[in-house]
Amino acid sequence: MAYEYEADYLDSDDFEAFLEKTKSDDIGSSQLMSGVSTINKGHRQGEDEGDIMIIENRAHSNDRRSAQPGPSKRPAATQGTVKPKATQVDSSASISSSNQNLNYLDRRKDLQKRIAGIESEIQSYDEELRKIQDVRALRMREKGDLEDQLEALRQQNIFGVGGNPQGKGKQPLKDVLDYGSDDFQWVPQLKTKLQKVFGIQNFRLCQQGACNANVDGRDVVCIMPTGGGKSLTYQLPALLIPGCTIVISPLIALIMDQVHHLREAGVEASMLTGATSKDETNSIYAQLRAMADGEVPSSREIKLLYVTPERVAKAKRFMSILDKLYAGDRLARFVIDEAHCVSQMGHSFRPDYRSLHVLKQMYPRVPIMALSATCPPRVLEDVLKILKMKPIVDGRAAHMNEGTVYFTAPLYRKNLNYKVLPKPSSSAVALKVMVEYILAEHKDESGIVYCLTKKDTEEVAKGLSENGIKSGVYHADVGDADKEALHRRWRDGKVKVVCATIAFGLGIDKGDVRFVLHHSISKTLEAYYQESGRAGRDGKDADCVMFYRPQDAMRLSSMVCTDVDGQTKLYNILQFAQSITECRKVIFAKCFSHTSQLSMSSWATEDKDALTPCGHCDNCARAEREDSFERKDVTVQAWQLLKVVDEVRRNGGRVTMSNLVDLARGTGKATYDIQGGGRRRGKGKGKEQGDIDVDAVADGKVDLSKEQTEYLIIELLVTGYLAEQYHSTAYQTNVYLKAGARSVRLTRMSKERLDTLTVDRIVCAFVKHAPAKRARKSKVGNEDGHSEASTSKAKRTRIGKRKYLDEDEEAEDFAGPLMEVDEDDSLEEDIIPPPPPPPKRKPAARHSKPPRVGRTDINDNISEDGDDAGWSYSMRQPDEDSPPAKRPRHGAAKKPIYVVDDIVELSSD
Ligand SMILES: Nc1ncnc2c1ncn2[C@@H]1O[C@H](COP(=O)(O)OP(=O)(O)OP(=O)(O)O)[C@@H](O)[C@H]1O
Repeated sequence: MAYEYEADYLDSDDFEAFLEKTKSDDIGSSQLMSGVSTINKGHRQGEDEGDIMIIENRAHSNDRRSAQPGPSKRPAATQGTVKPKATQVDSSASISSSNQNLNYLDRRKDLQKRIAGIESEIQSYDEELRKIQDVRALRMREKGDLEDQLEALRQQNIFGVGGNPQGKGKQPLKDVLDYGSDDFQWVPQLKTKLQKVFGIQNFRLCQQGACNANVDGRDVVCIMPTGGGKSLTYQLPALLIPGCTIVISPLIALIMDQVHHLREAGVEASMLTGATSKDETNSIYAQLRAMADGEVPSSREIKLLYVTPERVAKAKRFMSILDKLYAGDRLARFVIDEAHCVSQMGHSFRPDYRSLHVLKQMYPRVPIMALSATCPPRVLEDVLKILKMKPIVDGRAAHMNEGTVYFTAPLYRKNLNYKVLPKPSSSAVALKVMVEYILAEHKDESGIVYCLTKKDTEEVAKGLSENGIKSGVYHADVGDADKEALHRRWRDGKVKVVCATIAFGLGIDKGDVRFVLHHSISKTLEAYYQESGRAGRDGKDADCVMFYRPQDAMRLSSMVCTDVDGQTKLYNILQFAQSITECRKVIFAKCFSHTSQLSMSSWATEDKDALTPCGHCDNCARAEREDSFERKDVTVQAWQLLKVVDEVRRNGGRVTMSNLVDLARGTGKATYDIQGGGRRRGKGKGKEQGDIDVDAVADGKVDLSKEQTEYLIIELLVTGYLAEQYHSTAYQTNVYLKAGARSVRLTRMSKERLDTLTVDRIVCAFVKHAPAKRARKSKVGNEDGHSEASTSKAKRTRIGKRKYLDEDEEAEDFAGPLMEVDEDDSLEEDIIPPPPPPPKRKPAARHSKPPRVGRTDINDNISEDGDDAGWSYSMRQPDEDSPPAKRPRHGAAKKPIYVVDDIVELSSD
């Protein structure tokens, strides 16, 4: 008997066994030692006995090999799960010391015996493999037959061809399916339910295709714009398919909203979230168990069950009910809303979404539908991979059985009118402008005002409420109950405007949102698209207005400076905000095709390609009037700004945007910070202020207004002439400006030589100075007291832009609101927006009470709605008895004293 010992691959158990064996076979360590001594002896004897010499040499080399450190020499088969049947000693084992006592013939016999044993073992494996292969081939044939039958069944039921389910029809079979067609037998049923349950007359975009593919049990991906109507694509088919559709959605607010709507429509819908009470949870589980056991008639089944991804990832109880439903054939479909969250490459990755890969693994028969508004190709690819879904096939020409059926709808929404308005630097005036805008354009209509900070939301909501626009606050610190209450009241029309941070909106479904205002620009153009897309979900016209001032860019820059691509994305939205000539749709299309690799065609419609202007955004309207803006060469002004930046750097200082504007324009007390160094360092160590002689440094002051200079600075920033540098303190990050990579192209020249410059000229588009004109007449409501949504259409053709300012505003700092003026509007109209109707009364005449604008104190006389308990104060509306608001002076109303034409757009070639 041979014993092998290779220290580097026997594990401790093997080693124990080995010792046991040596004991039982009575060859303990003494015998092993004697083996060694034999070797030694043999070595000596080898001089006369060749045979023994061979053994000695082999043993010796083996000993050396055994002693070598390194990877295990255990045969592969013993390392994996498959183990050889034979328990004999490993065939690759080396010669043991005890073996060395055997002579050549014995050893040969021993090896031959072992080889024969392994050969017979291999033969038995071959035999088993042959049997398995036979069974596999049989099952493959059966599968093929069943697939043929399935295809024939589809052909028969979908197209009325194919003859019989065995596929022996007389008519030719179709190869592909157009899910968007009416060919499917269930289409009449779908359309009936569409109208009866959802009150919707016609399908939109690719809804019918997605519904058909769902009923047909296919895996589906549907990319539709925000508000495009994605929910219907799974809610409607769920009513036709037996069993329960599980919807995985990221936000409790969204889930509540959906369940509420469905229940209102009489659909059996439930949710299992952290907000579901224990009793309700137990009752839902009991219902699901009964469904799984086949004890619930189809009409009383839970048709849609909403859960958060965390539940799929973490709740054992939930997973075990899924198992039961699956076993009982009651799992109809998984729907993954906001599916881009699955991918780390997506813009709002959620770690718990990753765990959704278990769905296909554990429930392979259950189809999956993935929904998203923005899912660029590489994100989509990642999502499919993670969810273990097959590659996509076009929903209009889909293979019968293979692939994930893909639908996409244009991202461009014709009913949204985009517009950027200048935002006054004073927050009180900015608020006033918004109040005026809402009262003039959207009085009594529902809207959202997106703000950058929680504080902003509260101030804006208070300001709006004080002016008769009933508003609520929604941000991360508002409690769940308050959020829900606000949402409910807003949906019911009791609250008109929600002032919110980005915490509000993911999937918020209110159809008649007529306007979305941005109090500050968003951090990215993608985010702006999403947020503004919450307007006009009912398909009627709605306005998306961004209030922009360049200073906000600096504020945002400090917030995104640590984000991946934060700065690049911010520059994209700045370009959007600064542009006054290019169609907003075209900017979206170009930007998205670049940043998200979304194909340009996503912005095309049946009648217009992506690069054809929409014809109804502010820039398209402006383009119709050649005299509404002018182009100006500002190469010299850009050179001056860059010279100032250079000089500040030479002095060891740093400039903020507003420093730079003041220094370059030579206004007031223009200074910059010198921090702990530089030629102008003072005696102490702390901060010192520096100034410059702008005539000496930049050959004079920049002859642009403050607003124009700020716009020009942003243009220089996004085009690389300027760059940002950040300085973080314990409390904040400050943003300073420095020379950018392109700066030297200009600054290396003298001012005189700039005239000879043929390349790199910098040209800005300025909104032309318009003669002062009074604000347009307020919109007159219809009999319901509501203005018609269709008025927005009329607005598309209005092109006059006017700006006004109260007398008491500091002229230089104010970029007045661009008020649209109907050409036939009376110039004599009072510019003061009409007052709000007194609350809890019949609407009063619009000019009876002027609004209070820009106040930031809480008015003690503001009453609280009975239902509002626990709400943010800004949910309050003005009390009838509250003191009348201060009416602006007559003169201010009559005489607009300041007009600014300070929007610039830069191009450099
Ligand atoms: N075919 C239709 N005709 C009219 N209205 C529709 C139609 N389909 C959906 N809607 C309405 O459009 C609104 C938006 O639908 P939905 O909530 O499904 O959008 P969404 O694509 O899920 O948007 P988001 O990405 O923001 O969640 C809803 O009020 C819905 O009732």
